[in-house]
Amino acid sequence: MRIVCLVKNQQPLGATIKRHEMTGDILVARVIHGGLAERSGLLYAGDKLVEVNGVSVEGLDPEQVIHILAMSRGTIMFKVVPVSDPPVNSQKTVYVRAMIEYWPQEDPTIPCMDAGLPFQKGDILQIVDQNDALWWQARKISDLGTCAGLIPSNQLLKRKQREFWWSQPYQPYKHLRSTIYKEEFVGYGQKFYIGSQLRAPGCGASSCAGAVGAPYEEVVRYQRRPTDKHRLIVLVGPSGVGVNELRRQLIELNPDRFQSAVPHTTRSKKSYEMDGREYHYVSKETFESLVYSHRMLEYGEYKGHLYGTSVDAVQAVLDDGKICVMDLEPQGIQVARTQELKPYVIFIKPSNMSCMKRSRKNAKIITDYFVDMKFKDEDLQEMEDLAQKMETQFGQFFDHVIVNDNLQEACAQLLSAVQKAQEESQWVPATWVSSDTKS
Ligand SMILES: Nc1ncnc2c1ncn2[C@@H]1O[C@H](COP(=O)(O)OP(=O)(O)OP(=O)(O)O)[C@@H](O)[C@H]1O
Repeated sequence: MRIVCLVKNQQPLGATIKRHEMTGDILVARVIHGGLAERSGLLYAGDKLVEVNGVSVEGLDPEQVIHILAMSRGTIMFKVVPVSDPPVNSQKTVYVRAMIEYWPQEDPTIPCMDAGLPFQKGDILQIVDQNDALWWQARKISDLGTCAGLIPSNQLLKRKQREFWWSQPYQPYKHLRSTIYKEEFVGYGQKFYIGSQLRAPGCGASSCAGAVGAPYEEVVRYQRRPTDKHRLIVLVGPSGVGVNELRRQLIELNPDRFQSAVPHTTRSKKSYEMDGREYHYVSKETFESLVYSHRMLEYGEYKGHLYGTSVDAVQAVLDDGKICVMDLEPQGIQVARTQELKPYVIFIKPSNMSCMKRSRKNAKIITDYFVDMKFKDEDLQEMEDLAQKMETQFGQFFDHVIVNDNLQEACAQLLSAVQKAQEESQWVPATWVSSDTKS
């Protein structure tokens, strides 16, 4: 028998209890990392509770024991029969990016709701205990000083995801960005754009909405060394928000440092064009083989011709020691997320309606049919709705978010974010980094 005295001091004890199904004994179910019980080093999962403040717990329900504890102030005395083999946590701490959101209050299956850790898509979590196959203990890296909370394990979430997925009616794939594939054409001293519908690259079952993906992605800190290639900068945003404008302005600031990749096309070369400057001109067969071998980051069709940006074209910019900046459909992010490109994804977001009405008063949009059309309220509303959908569906992939209200400010923020992405250490998927480049 062991006597344990803990001073509660307005903080939770940091332990959960359960009743043994066969014997009816009240046992310590788990001890939460960083909580009072764990810091005392005197209570372990599996310890049998005999008395609390002199009151025997024999025959009591766990709820009744909790009630006694809740009523207690100051020092609490436990009489326990120690577990014969206290668990040793020999696991190393793992960091993951949450690819889903989790709200313990909405999960009736969590063993202890108060001990749950809520998190959002994209949050980086420090997992400190994976002893239980179903419920892990974790902290948010933004809040490492607090005690850990319970999160569903990978295995449990995958099971839940599969059950949820199978219970959903089939939903055909929908485009979020009703955008056009843009071809920048310079002629007669005037710049204009030609548009075409973009098809989603590699939209097989695995990349489409609704498919079951890993709920957590293991991440590590990555510090780019001066000799390493630059990270690809990917800009994502709803159609018309200003992705192209910002990319153009960034490149204009320093064309020796920032560059776009030269796209491929199956259309024939015009007299004033040069292969490899405006486009790489290739046959339909070559283009399709690039698509089938997953070497196209994005592609689309316009007036019977294919246009797209290849991994190799991006690599060529990076090999040249420059920073490649490209815009992508959010569905294309997964294709770009490779060790070779290490993309840093920046989401360009519209501000609220009244600000957008003011800032876009003189701006022009390009649609499939019209060039230079003013933004209507419906366009701005659609942009806001799309931005929301993108954040909900793809927010876990965004490394940085910029609200594009004032163009100059947004451009300055973009420049600073791009510099940080290249020069400061960042969380990236563990699979992108060999152990010698972890920071
Ligand atoms: N902050 C801003 N303030 C005012 N006008 C802006 C701002 N950002 C972009 N614009 C203007 O809005 C219009 C649309 O921008 P842009 O072409 O970059 O959109 P986009 O996000 O690339 O969408 P799409 O691919 O559908 O063209 C352009 O005329 C651009 O100059």
